[in-house]
Amino acid sequence: MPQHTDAPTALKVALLGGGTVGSQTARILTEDADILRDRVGADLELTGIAVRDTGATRDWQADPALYTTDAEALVDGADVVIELMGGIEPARTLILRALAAGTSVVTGNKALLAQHGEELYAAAAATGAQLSFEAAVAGAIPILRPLRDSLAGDRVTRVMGIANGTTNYILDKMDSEGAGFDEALAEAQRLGYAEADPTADVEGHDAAAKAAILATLAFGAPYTLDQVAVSGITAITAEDNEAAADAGYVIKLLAIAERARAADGAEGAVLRVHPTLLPREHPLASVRGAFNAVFVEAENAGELMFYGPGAGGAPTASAVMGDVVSIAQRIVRGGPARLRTPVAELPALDPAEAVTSGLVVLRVADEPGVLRRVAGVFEEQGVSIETLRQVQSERDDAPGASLRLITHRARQRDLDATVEALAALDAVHEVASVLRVEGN
Ligand SMILES: NC(=O)C1=CN([C@@H]2O[C@H](COP(=O)(O)OP(=O)(O)OC[C@H]3O[C@@H](n4cnc5c(N)ncnc54)[C@H](O)[C@@H]3O)[C@@H](O)[C@H]2O)C=CC1
Ligand SMILES: N[C@@H](CC=O)C(=O)O
Ligand code: NA
Repeated sequence: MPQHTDAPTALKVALLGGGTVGSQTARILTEDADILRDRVGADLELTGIAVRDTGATRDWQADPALYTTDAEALVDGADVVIELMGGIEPARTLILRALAAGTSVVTGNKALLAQHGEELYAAAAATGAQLSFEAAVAGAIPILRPLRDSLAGDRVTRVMGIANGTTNYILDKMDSEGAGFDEALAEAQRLGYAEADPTADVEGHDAAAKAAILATLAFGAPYTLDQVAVSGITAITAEDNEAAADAGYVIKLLAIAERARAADGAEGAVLRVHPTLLPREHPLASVRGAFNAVFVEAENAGELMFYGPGAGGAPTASAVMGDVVSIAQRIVRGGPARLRTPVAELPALDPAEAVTSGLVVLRVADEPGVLRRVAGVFEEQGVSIETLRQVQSERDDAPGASLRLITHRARQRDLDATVEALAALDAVHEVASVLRVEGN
């Protein structure tokens, strides 16, 4: 594409946030300035880094004169704004301020996009500014652009991914090294994978925000965090891991967005995040540490898998810089912003419409007739059992047995009703776990 005759020779880049990802973004802008100039056709000039504390120690230290607490002034003077502060405010107001002025924005803030995406997309569309957020989902992995652009001629039916590095790191450490939950989480925080408040990671909310963003790009309607059914990994026990391994599965926290049909025939999208049993040979089962992988099913393409580092400063900064270069090239070389407008509205369905298999672990009395009564409940609810294993308790304080049942695929509401009816049986002392199974 030819360069404008009045093309700028330098673009002012404002960086909001100088933490794990912001520091690495500042490093790339500084150390790779020559390469970036070649690719863009103009200098990318880092004009400042907005932070809370200008004197804090950082992973990578920029020129001390660049740090400021005046984020608004930085935004007002910029050609491109990079938001890596996290949280809802002041990130939302600052991004809206930039977009209203026609300034394009790059952000990695999935929490904000999943709650206020519609407002932000509209603000960008109103002035023709671009809002890019490849870093917000699955770190360095290019997944949003493929969904939005490469698959624009296909019909995506399902997106299923390991989309949170922290929880995958924790589950992997617990499964392969027998590490404790707290120890594994502390290590994930030290390595820069976790959110400022890691509750968002371990309770599944970060993955849920990503599920909403993935669905928005895959299905063309703006989904929000509150439409995602969420459960995190804090309740996973050593016995769950043992039961899963025993049956040939591993437990992974999956974010799933799929086209589905409700019992009444209505078509929509079901969005959910939960710990999931995956057969050991499933491609997602071998994703280790803080790596992420997103499995996409499309009508014509078939099955695609995108794999790579899902969290951490440098990998995420790579995705940020990809968006920055692309925006900067467009400013320098001209050409319209390519915006994909939603095509067909696919309403969010009640997540109870999801169809999955389940692992149910029951603590039961070790007496005749228990199996028959348990099986009777499954039959009454129309949920069929695929495998059943009985394990004797070795604990004197909790005598009896555990029943580990894996069901055939059934509607979530029927699985829920089954579990409720099982809990009401006298012979069932406790419903110890209920986990979903995918890919079997
Ligand atoms: N760490 C990771 O692996 C990934 C993070 N992200 C997202 O990137 C964003 C940044 O994450 P991290 O770099 O890990 O966070 P961080 O907590 O390490 O850094 C946040 C930075 O923003 C600044 N900041 C926060 N609130 C501010 C305010 N009110 N005024 C001025 N400065 C403020 C802080 O001083 C700090 O420099 C978040 O939205 C996060 O969800 C996305 C993908 C991966
Ligand atoms: N906390 C997130 C960071 C990347 O999005 C994660 O662990 O995946
Ligand atoms: Na990405």
